[in-house]
Amino acid sequence: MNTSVQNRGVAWVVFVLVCIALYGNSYVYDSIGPIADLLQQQRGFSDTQIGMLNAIYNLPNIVLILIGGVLCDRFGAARMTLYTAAVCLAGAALTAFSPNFAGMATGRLLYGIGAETFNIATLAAMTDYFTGGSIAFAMGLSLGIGRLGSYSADMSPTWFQHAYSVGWQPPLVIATVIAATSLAASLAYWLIDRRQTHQAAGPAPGTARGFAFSDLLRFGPAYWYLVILCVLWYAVIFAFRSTFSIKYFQHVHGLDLAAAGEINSYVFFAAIFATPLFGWICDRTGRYAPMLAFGALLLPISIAVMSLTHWSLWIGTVLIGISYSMVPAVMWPLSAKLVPAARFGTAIGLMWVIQNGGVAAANLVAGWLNDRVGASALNPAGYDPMMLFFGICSTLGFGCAMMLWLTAGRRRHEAATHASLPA
Ligand SMILES: NCCCC[C@H](N)C(=O)NCC(=O)O
Repeated sequence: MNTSVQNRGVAWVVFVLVCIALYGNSYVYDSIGPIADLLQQQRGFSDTQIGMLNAIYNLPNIVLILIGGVLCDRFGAARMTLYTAAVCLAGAALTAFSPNFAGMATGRLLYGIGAETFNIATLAAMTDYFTGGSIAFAMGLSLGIGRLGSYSADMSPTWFQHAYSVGWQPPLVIATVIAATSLAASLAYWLIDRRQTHQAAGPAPGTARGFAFSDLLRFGPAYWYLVILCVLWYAVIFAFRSTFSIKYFQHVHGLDLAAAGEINSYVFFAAIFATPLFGWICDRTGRYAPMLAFGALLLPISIAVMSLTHWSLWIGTVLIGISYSMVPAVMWPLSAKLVPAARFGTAIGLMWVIQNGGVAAANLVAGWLNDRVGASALNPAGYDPMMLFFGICSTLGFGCAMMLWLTAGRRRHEAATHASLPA
């Protein structure tokens, strides 16, 4: 859909629908963490299997997300949002109603195939309907609404206490109903977009510049620092916060399921408001690299605080919450500034290919480390290797953010003769 021809009201209706769809998608993504302990108790799943249920989301996307980006260009954001939301619903239902691990894993695989391309399609929807001054705000706000979905999933043991007292399955059925809502919102968005496209006669999907492998080799060093930071930082955030943190809080810090889910949820809750706020500040000040380095630094600090001290869990939670809000708020607008606009889709696709590989590996390595040492409520020290692993990854990620910052002066100098680049 071409933005220049529609009224702001339609843009905001589309924004609300896309946000509802994003909310549901994030809820389903984070629906495994709160039932991890129940899966172990009631179905005898190992930590490796639980890690696999999230890792398998990422595995197909190590390849497919590049194709997904190309398909979004080819068929348009609205159609791809609708198609992928339908795939996600099928995956969520299969996960909830499967009698065994293989079926559940297949459901998560299907969900993963749909969800990452869905995320690119929703980003593309924002760029379709919001140009110029409001794009960063719209993107930050939509990321924030996605975090609301994650927050709701973490709060679900409190909100849907009865479902959790029955067992592992009812929470996943609730996730399936929410995925159906996401599909309904995607359908409404597609219908509106189709009408707008007919009225505006904007550029037809499929006219976008084609994908060329040589594009991948032309990104500068700053882009690659950002890619490595993206991989390491998201690997820790997703493997820890979305897979193992609730169980870790239960077993190491002695919280019950509801309290562990609640404290985890505040990270997402803070991000709902803080992500658009940090994006706004970043836009105003233009201090991308220092903000990114600061946000990246808070992650290893929070891991160290949680694993090496007896300080309140709130301290680690607040630190990780700031990191979780600040890094994405800066990373996506910064990536748009580091690569030419015509190759932005390719750049994000490539970043997410590598990110998905890193997140899958981190989930598997963390689960394997826990199983190998027999981490449990009776052996809380068994979680130490996992936390050391997360500490190392997040520290290396911070190193990349520092490299980005340290080379910012050179980029500024080069930018003086070419286009404007951020500090
Ligand atoms: N909904 C959770 C998975 C999203 C993964 C996606 N590749 C991504 O990085 N999105 C940006 C973000 O900050 O969530």
